[in-house]
Amino acid sequence: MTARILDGKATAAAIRAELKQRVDALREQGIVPGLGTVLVGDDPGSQAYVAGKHRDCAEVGIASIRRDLPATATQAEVEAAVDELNADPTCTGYIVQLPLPKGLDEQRVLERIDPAKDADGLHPVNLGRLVLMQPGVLPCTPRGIVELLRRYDVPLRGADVTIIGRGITVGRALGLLLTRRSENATVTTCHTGTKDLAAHTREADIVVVAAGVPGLLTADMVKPGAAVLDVGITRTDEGLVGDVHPGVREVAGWVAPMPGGVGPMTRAMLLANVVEAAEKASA
Ligand SMILES: Nc1nc(=O)c2c([nH]1)NC[C@@H]1CN(c3ccc(C(=O)N[C@@H](CCC(=O)O)C(=O)O)cc3)C=[N+]21
Repeated sequence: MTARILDGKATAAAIRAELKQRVDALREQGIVPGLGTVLVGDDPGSQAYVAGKHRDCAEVGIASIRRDLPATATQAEVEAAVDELNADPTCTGYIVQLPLPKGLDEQRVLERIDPAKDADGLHPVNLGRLVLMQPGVLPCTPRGIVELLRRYDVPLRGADVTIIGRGITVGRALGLLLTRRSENATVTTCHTGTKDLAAHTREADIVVVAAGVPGLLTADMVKPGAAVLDVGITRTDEGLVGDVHPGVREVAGWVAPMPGGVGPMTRAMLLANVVEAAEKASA
């Protein structure tokens, strides 16, 4: 048996089509959602991601606002770009592309974002709301993972979920999201200090791998029939590789591959956050 594919690319396209209808409805009220991006430096990966986000916006009818700063930009210059987008009424939501070049204080920049315009859901106020289980903007990758599982009817309530990685944008935020009453999963978060990783992954109904270690999750670590979602992206000379070894497909019941799984869902949820911010601002 080989795993069924959790097709994030096709699912994200369907979500964009749904969002386009909501954007059209807003436009009829005279409201145009606008996504802003702050990109600092010339990392090719970051440039490609930001370009992709603006392409997505064009498809859905969201206006784009770009602030591109050189790698030499100072903390004050980056913060000035943030202040501008906070004040710009055409910008309903925006992101600061991470990571910022060395020497810039990322946390101070993120804290300066207006929480109501935080399209990434990474502002401490929105992360705090997630901790408190209050409504707020949700981080894009965890939201995309839940949406992908829902649309494929992968059971989540009561499921045992093992997450590998405790990064704020994926692992830590996902654990908080999945343990809310509305999701009701039981979560184990593994990290570099975990004694026996395989012991935790083998018990799981769902394994989410966001460690950034190519091929980390191998077939022997997966319970037959489990859902496995690959969130790892490592650039190598042979191209992009995920954290899930190809052999896992022979054991798992479901696989969200890299590419074509969680990445496109992350982008779609960014659009959803921007549309929802515009809907809230108009209500
Ligand atoms: N403020 C901020 N917000 C982010 O959401 C953010 C960020 N900074 N910094 C970098 C990471 C990374 N990230 C990805 C999103 C989509 C794909 C994606 O769509 N990947 C494609 C393949 C991409 C390719 O081919 O290059 C896929 O998996 O199919 C990948 C990576 C968002 N990030």
